[in-house]
Amino acid sequence: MTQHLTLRRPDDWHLHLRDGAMLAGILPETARDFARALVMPNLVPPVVTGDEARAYRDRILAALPAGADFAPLMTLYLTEATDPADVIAAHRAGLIAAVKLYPAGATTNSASGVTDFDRVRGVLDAMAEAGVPLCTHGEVTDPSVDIFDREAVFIDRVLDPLRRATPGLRVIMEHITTSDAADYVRAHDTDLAATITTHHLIINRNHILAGGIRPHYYCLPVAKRETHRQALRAAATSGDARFFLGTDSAPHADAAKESACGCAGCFTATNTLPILAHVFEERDALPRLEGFTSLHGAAFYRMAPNDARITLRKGDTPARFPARIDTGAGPVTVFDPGFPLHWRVDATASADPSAT
Ligand SMILES: NC(=O)N[C@@H](CC(=O)O)C(=O)O
Ligand SMILES: [Zn+2]
Ligand SMILES: [Zn+2]
Repeated sequence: MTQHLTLRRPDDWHLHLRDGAMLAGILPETARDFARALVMPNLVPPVVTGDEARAYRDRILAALPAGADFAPLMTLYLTEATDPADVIAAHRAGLIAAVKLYPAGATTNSASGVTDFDRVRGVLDAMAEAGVPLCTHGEVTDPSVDIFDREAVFIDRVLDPLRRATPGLRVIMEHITTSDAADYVRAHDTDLAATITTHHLIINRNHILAGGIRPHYYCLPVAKRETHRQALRAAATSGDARFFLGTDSAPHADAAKESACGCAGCFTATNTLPILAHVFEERDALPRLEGFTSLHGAAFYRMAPNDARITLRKGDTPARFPARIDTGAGPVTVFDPGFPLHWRVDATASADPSAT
């Protein structure tokens, strides 16, 4: 018997769309299943000003397939030179939904990020007052800190002091990978939330390193040990509204991943919803999937949930997904969960709730 599940159309609260030929190649993968996505600003050069966010948004809209039901939500890349007035004006104008903090050097294209947190105090204070959320890439960059500890140390050394110094600042801990992060969110019930990626619910660090090095499982923050993956699964499927989906789908051309110095990022846009349905079903939590994909994030960002619906169907035979997406910037390998997926998004479902 086929099972099906109808959800409000999901949102992706952490997505990399890149630019140019890569953008054109991978945007349909997200626009097919998602109504909105919070688009990360780590282009080269980064999206720093309101004007740059507007221009990037226009390039995304121009790259959308005809008839797509998708809206990009823009972010600004916080630098030590960011002008608080520009941030607040861009937020008031509805141009940006959040500001992104990258510690300098923490991840892909983060060289313009923050080194001295005192230098962004004015921006953070203005954001707290205006209710502009701050998204954080939560890893310290201190080379003496072990890479598997960088998220937990970030919470102690950076995030907690920053939140204490800026009362009222609304913070999203992006792509959390540890039980420490999930516990920190649970311990602070206002103005704090976390996104969880698809791939961190599937892989632990063994998947990257045991039996050969798997560059397509390498991302930042790097996947941690199994106990942390279990903590993330528990948080994502708990129904707690402070946890929601941010895929961090981060395309790199295969040549840049399969290299002596491979780029960080897993590309999950193509099969995220079938993978999530599998995980939630495994944990007897399918009724909570819609909260994670379609309700909690919108509520935190103070936006209405989407009216349109999508239907997921579980078939007797595994669904087929492309192994890679060909783009004008080279092929991009789609994340392989390592097991067959029986769930698929029903392409024929009506987007109009009144028609069902
Ligand atoms: N997550 C990743 O491994 N990579 C992201 C950057 C990021 O989100 O840290 C990218 O832009 O490729
Ligand atoms: Zn990041
Ligand atoms: Zn990311």
